[in-house]
Amino acid sequence: MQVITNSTVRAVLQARPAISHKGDFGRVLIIGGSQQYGGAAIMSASAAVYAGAGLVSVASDLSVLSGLHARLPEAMFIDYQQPFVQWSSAVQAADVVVVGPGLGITSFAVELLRKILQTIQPTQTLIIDGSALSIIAHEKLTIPNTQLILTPHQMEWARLSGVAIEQQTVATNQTALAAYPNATLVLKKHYTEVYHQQQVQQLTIGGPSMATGGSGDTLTGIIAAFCGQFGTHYQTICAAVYTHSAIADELAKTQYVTLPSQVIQTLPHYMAKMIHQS
Ligand SMILES: NC(=O)C1=CN([C@@H]2O[C@H](COP(=O)(O)OP(=O)(O)OC[C@H]3O[C@@H](n4cnc5c(N)ncnc54)[C@H](O)[C@@H]3O)[C@@H](O)[C@H]2O)[C@@H](O)CC1
Ligand SMILES: Nc1ncnc2c1ncn2[C@@H]1O[C@H](COP(=O)(O)OP(=O)(O)O)[C@@H](O)[C@H]1O
Ligand SMILES: [Mg+2]
Repeated sequence: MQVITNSTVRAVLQARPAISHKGDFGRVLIIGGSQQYGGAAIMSASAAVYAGAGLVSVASDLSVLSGLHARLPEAMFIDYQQPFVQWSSAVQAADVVVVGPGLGITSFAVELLRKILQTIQPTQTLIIDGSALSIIAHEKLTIPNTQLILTPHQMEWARLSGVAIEQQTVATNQTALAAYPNATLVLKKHYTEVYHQQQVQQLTIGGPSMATGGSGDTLTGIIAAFCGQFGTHYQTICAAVYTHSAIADELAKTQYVTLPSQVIQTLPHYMAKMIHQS
């Protein structure tokens, strides 16, 4: 299996053109968070901002607003409890939509996800994570034709694919992924694998310092920002996956656990270093 290296990151990252503006670097909408899991939306949005997305909005429960703005004033906010018609234009305006981190699996979340899946257009990038994966598996929702990225951990992939964790091999994963033609699968685990049709690449970095709530929520924001800036391609997604773990490994040289917030803070420095070294 091909190993993802930092040469993929160097090939994907680009220095910013001088003549540019925020609209050039991706409009990202994170739909997630809830009273129980507000931090997930904040971490995902923070990762997107710190990884360079031009404009980041969060659609979440109103209880998330003050914490979000205290931590991340760069992000805009939408109260997702409003009637959907009042903010569906924000879904349509996004280049990249992330749905699921911290969304929960309530009946409200199920109905919201149905509406998002009905609204998303083929040209848009849709990253489905966390609770949204579990809802899709449970409710057997159909995912529309879009630039689709699935980011399950092994248990979420077991729910979605029906393949038990101990049965998850390259062959069984590829067979199950055929149910989502054109999708890219980021199967998160120790040594995450990234699948797209017949391609599969694997991380050989990252480690147990990352085994803390919010690591995956953070990854969705990095993938969203990279796709918003560098285009939704297989290599872009591999570069985002590598960046997340490379930063954690660097921090793990002196830290027992690498907090998602610290990984997020380090993103702009790591990205500058990768650009200047290439
Ligand atoms: N601060 C926050 O707001 C947080 C919110 N979170 C959200 O909480 C919701 C539920 O997600 P969870 O993943 O906690 O719950 P799930 O019930 O979906 O899965 C977690 C369980 O899966 C099992 N598992 C097996 N293999 C695994 C693997 N390779 N990686 C991770 N787990 C594996 C573990 O037993 C674990 O307890 C999601 O929407 C998520 O985004 C979590 O990210 C935790 C932090
Ligand atoms: N032991 C480990 N080795 C390598 N990577 C890990 C390890 N534990 C967790 N990770 C990484 O951390 C992230 C966890 O994602 P996820 O389980 O969705 O977290 P959460 O939902 O809490 O944000 C994934 O990118 C996963 O690969
Ligand atoms: Mg997760």
